[in-house]
Amino acid sequence: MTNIGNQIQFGVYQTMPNPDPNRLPIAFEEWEERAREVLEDGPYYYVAGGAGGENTMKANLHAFNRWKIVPRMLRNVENRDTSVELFGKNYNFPLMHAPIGVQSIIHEEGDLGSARACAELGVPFIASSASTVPMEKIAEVMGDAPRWFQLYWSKDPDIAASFLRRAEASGYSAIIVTLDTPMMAWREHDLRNVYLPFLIGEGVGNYLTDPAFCSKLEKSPQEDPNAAIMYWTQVFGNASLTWDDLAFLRKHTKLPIVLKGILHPDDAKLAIEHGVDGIIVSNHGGRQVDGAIGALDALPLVCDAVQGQIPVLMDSGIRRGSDVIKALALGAKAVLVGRPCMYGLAVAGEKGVKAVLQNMIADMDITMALAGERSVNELGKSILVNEKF
Ligand SMILES: Cc1cc2nc3c(=O)[nH]c(=O)nc-3n(C[C@H](O)[C@H](O)[C@H](O)COP(=O)(O)O)c2cc1C
Ligand SMILES: O=C(O)C(=O)c1ccccc1
Repeated sequence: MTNIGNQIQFGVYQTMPNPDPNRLPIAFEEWEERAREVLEDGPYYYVAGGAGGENTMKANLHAFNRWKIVPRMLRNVENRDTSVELFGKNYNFPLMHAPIGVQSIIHEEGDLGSARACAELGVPFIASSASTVPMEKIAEVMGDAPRWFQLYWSKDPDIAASFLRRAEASGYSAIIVTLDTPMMAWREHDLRNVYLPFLIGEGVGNYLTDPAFCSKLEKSPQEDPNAAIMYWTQVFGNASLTWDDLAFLRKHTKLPIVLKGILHPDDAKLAIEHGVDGIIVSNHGGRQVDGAIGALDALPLVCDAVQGQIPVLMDSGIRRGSDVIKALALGAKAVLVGRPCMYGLAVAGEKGVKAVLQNMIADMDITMALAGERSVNELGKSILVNEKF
């Protein structure tokens, strides 16, 4: 067991009295501010914005604020354990890189920069269906490092099956099926900025290289890129799916299937009935249903329904170490980090993503210790109280 938090913290102080004048930000707020400076309006608001009036985006952060940690003392926290087991594999930290599409709009290193940063840290990278470079290229730069694939379940079953086949063949070890985005939400910033990255060829790398997708086109994507993108807009999502359709996924992959975007306890029960391997409590960072429940508010209700039968992960609002601790204490086995990684990518590419994740891990480890806890697997509600407003 290594106490990673203290190592990273001392690593910073050891640069005294001559700290690097170009050192990267530490606080989430400063990363976001710096990202705002380097990005144009279109890409910045695509990342930072949410659906409608952004009430759910606010609810996500508010929910974290309402829960308060009540630290315990004199509990020997000298040696700590941050590792978790998920779907039969061990991971060093209860943290994953959330699936994020169109990373090429944020930095030229795009998906590959993020994937490399994750590989260096052993943080699983969840490659989005909407990556700009194909999943095989991402796999190539990651070597043996852990990676999962996020499926946008296409209207065309041949494309969905082909994506599953390709993910399995290129070493992804779980399939994250995102259920909350069969279509893009009403996003007011993007409408005002008239900004939709796919229409300029970003985020369609998996599709344009896919044999099933290309077989449906009259001309190849090289010959007629516009027709290929127009076809993408028709087949990207599938609003007609029902619970019974999950059998299709089970038939086409041996990998663990994890449903992302669960908020209702009854849906968590349906997920278990349909034999999935895990769920992710998420409202997509407030980017889909404006007015939806804050993800952290949904988490304990979902965990009550699941009763430990399958692992529950969560995302939407994780900004610093104490957020990770709160989510784990409320029943999440691990969390996904979304926008913070994107601000790191915007500011400093691979180095930025690595710094954001490393700092969050350090902050999490130190906060756990100071709360009187030794293992991420032993966190529970006994160290939390909820402020009622
Ligand atoms: C720019 C952007 C693109 C995203 N693209 C995807 C995607 O392709 N697939 C997916 O499942 N979720 C996607 N998400 C949602 C994230 O996986 C995650 O649920 C969300 O970022 C969590 O909220 P937070 O970033 O506020 O913590 C995206 C989020 C952002 C900000
Ligand atoms: O923008 C998003 O939130 C998202 O999930 C998405 C959907 C399709 C392509 C790229 C990103």
